[in-house]
Amino acid sequence: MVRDRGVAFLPPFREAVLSLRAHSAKLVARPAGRLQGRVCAPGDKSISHRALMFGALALGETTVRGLLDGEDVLATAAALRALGAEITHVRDGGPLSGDLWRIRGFGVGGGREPADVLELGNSGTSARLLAGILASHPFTSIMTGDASLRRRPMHRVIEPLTRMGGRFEGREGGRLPLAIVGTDEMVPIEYRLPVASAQVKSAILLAGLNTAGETTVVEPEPTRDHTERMLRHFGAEVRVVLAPGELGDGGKRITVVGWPELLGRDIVVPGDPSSAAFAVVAAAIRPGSDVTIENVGVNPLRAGLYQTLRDMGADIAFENEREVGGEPVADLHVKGGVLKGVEVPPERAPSMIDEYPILAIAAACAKGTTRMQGLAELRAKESDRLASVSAGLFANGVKHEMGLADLVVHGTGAPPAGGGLVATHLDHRIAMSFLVLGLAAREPVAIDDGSPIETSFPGFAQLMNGLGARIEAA
Ligand SMILES: O=C(O)C1=C[C@@H](OP(=O)(O)O)[C@@H](O)[C@H](O)C1
Ligand SMILES: C=C(OP(=O)(O)O)C(=O)O
Repeated sequence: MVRDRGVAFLPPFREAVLSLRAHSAKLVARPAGRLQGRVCAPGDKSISHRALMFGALALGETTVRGLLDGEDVLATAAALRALGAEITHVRDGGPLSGDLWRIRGFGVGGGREPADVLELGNSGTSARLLAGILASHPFTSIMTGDASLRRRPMHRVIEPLTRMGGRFEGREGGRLPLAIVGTDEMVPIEYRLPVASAQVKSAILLAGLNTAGETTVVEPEPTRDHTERMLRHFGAEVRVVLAPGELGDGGKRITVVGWPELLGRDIVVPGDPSSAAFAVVAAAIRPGSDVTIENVGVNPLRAGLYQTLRDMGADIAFENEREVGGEPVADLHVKGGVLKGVEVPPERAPSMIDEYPILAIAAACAKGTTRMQGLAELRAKESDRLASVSAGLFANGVKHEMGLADLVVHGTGAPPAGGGLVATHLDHRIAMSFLVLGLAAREPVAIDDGSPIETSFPGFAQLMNGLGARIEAA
């Protein structure tokens, strides 16, 4: 399959695109023995987007170390440059946490009209969060993206941002390309999230920054709270009230006070638990493996997969627990063994929403049945992840059933057959998940297109091969 990347002609992407062209897109993972070693997870994608955005909305200089150097985050950087932020990447290979990034912000409400269409590649987080920034600036802008992003629903941010005063003109269902006619006279709202989505919550809070008064998001189910944590770090007043009676367990009211003076800060981005998940599952399903992934964010609102893997009997220790940049971090020490099937509680979904594809691989290698429910949101990701996972499992001889919002995988405890070719549909998590299956299956597993991996995990194959995997161009 040839990717419609939609990014090739834009200078900020040239480097990433050229590096992709160096590889054949089709990859294969061959059965591997036990995995061993110590590696570092790449920077957290969610936190990296936010570090750039808040740095752009702050006055003065923000420095960031540990930023994810993946295409999605580069798309955010390019869009913020187009709005007037100065963002520079100093390739000094900092000893502890990677290169330095410097951001000179334009301040809340201080962005300028972009001269061209904002090209956001494959990145839903860029599109949803930037919608909040753009709608609260008094100019017109247009966002577009690759074929995957152009299919994804934007109505979820358009609806609340329209209530605040923004205007939007998109394709059917509010899909990209999307024109945004913004205003600096937004009205504050109180908005109850109809879907558990940190992107929608963040878009509203970002718009609330350039809005007089108090903007409140009511969140019935807790979702990742990086926006709230980082907004406070930059000096905004953010109030979070737990409201269990009104909203069910974990419900919250989150209020941001408009027109704060955000000031440049120093940020260290921890490793991404959603990326670490691939190495963790690969080690957990290869008996005899002993792998440590250093510096992984273990914010409880992101750590649902690790709880689930432990329920399945995985031996995962959180070592050297500490705080990095206001987020809890640990080194994950994983020993391989035989997992067992479990029921995954549906209320755990928001804390592991991006991890279901790799959990399905763990389930395929486990002994017994794993039931995953409450997965409707998986259909709105880079691909319809329920359908992509089901097709991939089918191609590799794994018995399973898919419902509208659930997936039941029957593992036998023996290695799955493998031998399939998996369609990745521009979805990095599908690509990486099925490569992990190939390490544990009887026959190699191929994927049609490895290039989407660059969106969130540059260097994935090298890192996994360093642990003993056998991933190569097909
Ligand atoms: O806020 C974020 O950074 C993200 C939130 C989640 O999306 P939703 O808000 O759509 O659940 C997640 O799937 C995505 O990878 C990143
Ligand atoms: C859903 C994801 O990202 P985004 O929504 O930013 O495209 C993901 O990384 O799995």
